[in-house]
Amino acid sequence: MSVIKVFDTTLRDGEQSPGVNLTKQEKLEMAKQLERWGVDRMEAGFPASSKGDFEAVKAIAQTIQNTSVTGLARTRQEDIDTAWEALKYAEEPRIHLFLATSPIHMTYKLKQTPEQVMENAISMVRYARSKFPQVEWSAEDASRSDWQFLAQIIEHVIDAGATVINLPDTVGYSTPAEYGDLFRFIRETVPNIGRVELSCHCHNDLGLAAANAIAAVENGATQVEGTINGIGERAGNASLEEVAVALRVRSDYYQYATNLKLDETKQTSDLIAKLTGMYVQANKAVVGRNAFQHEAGIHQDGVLKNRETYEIMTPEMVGVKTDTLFLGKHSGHHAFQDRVQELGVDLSEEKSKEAFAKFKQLTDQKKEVTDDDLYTILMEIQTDTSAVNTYQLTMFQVQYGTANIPTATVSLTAPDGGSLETACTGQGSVEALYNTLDALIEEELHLTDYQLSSIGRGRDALAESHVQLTVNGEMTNGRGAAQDVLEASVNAFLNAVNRYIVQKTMAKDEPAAHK
Ligand SMILES: CC(=O)SCCNC(=O)CCNC(=O)[C@H](O)C(C)(C)COP(=O)(O)OP(=O)(O)OC[C@H]1O[C@@H](n2cnc3c(N)ncnc32)[C@H](O)[C@@H]1OP(=O)(O)O
Ligand SMILES: CC(C)C(=O)C(=O)O
Repeated sequence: MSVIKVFDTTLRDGEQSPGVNLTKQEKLEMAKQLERWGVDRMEAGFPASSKGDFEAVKAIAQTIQNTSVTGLARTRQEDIDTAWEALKYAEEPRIHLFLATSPIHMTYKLKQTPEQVMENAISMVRYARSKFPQVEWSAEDASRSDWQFLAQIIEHVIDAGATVINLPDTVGYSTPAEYGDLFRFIRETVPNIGRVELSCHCHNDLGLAAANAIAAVENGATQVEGTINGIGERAGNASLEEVAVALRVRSDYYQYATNLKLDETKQTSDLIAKLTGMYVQANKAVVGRNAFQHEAGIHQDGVLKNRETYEIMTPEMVGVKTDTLFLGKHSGHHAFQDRVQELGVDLSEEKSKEAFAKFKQLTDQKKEVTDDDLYTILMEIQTDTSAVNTYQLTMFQVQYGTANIPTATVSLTAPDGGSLETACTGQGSVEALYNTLDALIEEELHLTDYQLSSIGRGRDALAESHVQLTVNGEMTNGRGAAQDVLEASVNAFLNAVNRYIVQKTMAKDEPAAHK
């Protein structure tokens, strides 16, 4: 059995999902979960792209011990220098350089000849190698590149010091047979290819990303790149959980394994969904709510007689819990701590006390506190914004009836400690509330997305709201949970504004290491 390295890019390509914008603290939390999941490499961000991403990559490089941390960079000296400033703290500093090699990208985007691209790739890989012990080079849009040119540039880039070569299917255009052929061709044509690891990076525009990744592995790829839940640019990346579980379940056919701790898969999937508001569809392979449910009578009959009639893997294998302790009004510290630990959330003593108090409060409103409820509490506490002065809700009230105009009154405490109060109308209750918040908050706000969902089932389920706003032209997201949908909606709106304020304040306070 050969072990295939898993390169997770949830925090870089995954964060390129439209509407996703994680804070440093959220990225760090996710990085710790990725480490627990057992990914071999994690791409923590693109340090030169913004001060916020620089600080997040640096914090992850300083914290993560058991996974190699990397960051993306263009083949530009300033990008490489910035990446080094963030990644030099990592156990084994690693950089991921990319440069497009397809005719369409070279001609129209880079406006460079193939010769210029070759020279740029070679000189920047050499420069990166003078700093980093591990240098991955990606031929962006490899699957639409000329194979002979690709083979030549790869040979030179290896001579310049690259340690990993990646052949991305950047626009998700390839098919499994064709992508597999590309890997075989490169393995057979490039004379020095044996000196490096060979990686695949697949996008899901045609729904073929996981299949393409496995085809690459069958044809010589030793590393698979992807994200949890398949999030990423456009239709996303290969879902790492799908690739890893396919290799495990079909180990009778494939002779490849990964180092992933598959029973951490569901936690990893849930955490990114909570942090980004990108929930997976119910029928998503491996991590969807329906992945282990049987609806039809004939299926249920079969499962009752022998689970394997309709189940090719167990829920336990991927960490879907079926027999957890009931958490409710009568639960104490021990059961609570035990479940927090199982959920993999690391809380300081102070935050743990705060979480327990919130848990107890919730048990007054709900009979059973589910893992989803608990996650919501823990994430609110873990990523809380109280270190900086922000807007705090004092009270709100909504008048709604089918015969009158919805009107909301809201009182807030402003970041400077002052009290604010006003009332506005809207087409509905949420709009009235949001118009009122907009009138009270000083920043220039535009609501671009609003989602409301129920956490868990039953009449006492919590409501969770996700919003996306632009604040002074910059995109930010917020989430909020409460028993009541209007309160959840207000919390999400304020959370988005406060996340913006916190990010701005922290960026001002942090030393200017990023250029
Ligand atoms: C396939 C991928 O997913 S690649 C990763 C994509 N991720 C991102 O772009 C997210 C982060 N990006 C950003 O924040 C910004 O694009 C930045 C900070 C990197 C650059 O911003 P800007 O300087 O304003 O440039 P902008 O994004 O408009 O254009 C990109 C420039 O980089 C050049 N470029 C693109 N790829 C590369 C590369 N691999 N190496 C060198 N230059 C490159 C483009 O040709 C263009 O150059 P030009 O300004 O001379 O025409
Ligand atoms: C930077 C590269 C690997 C990329 O994300 C792509 O080509 O899709």
